[in-house]
Amino acid sequence: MSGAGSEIEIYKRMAARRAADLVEDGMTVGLGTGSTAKYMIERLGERVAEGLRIEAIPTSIDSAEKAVKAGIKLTDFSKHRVLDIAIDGADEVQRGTLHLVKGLGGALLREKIVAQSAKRFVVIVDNRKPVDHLGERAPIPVEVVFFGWECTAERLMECGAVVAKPRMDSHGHHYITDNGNLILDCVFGLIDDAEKLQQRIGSIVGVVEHGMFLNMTNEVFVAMDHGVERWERK
Ligand SMILES: O=C(CO)[C@H](O)[C@H](O)COP(=O)(O)O
Repeated sequence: MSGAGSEIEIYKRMAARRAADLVEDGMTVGLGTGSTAKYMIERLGERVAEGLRIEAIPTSIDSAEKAVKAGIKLTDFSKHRVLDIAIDGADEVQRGTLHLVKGLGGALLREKIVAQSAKRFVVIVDNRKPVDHLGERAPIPVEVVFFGWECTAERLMECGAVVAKPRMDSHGHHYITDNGNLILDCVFGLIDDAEKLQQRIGSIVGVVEHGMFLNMTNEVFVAMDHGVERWERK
């Protein structure tokens, strides 16, 4: 199967709808980015059409457009410093810790700002995303400023990356984030000490943010063949 009816798409939709149904009247909601978050935005749009009143902060221009199309009222951090809930997808979820890798969709910086501003950060994934070690199925995306990116890539290699290459778009140009920066997709192999790695990456001049989300997730909805499991951080 392929397209919207494929098994994976059904799983994404199942997880997304479960999380969207946590949202209550009057809440401010962080809207994630990606093909799973899309279903959450759709479901919230259905609920808004039924009378749910919410205000939302999107994590990307793409999600803002989807939210407006779905009839969801947008707001911003000038009006709300704290969100009641944020719901987002992920590229990896580490079993037990619920540490994440995010950013294959390019929105990691805004996603992290929104996640850290939320009282409750809920992650929605299909059964391909759980891992034992970060770095198992995805590179670590690192958002960097354009100036001197070649030097920043070398510093990332000194931190243990075996690959630190700029993401390209479908036209063969550098992929540019909504914030006007580049993404370096970094392969570190299986990551044993994510806390230490995050400290080292965070200290590199030129790095804006990285895609490891450590100690941020409150719960995860994982869709699989027997239904949707709800995991809480231990
Ligand atoms: O971090 C992200 C975007 O920056 C996405 O949440 C992540 O890439 C998962 O996307 P998808 O649900 O399409 O697999």
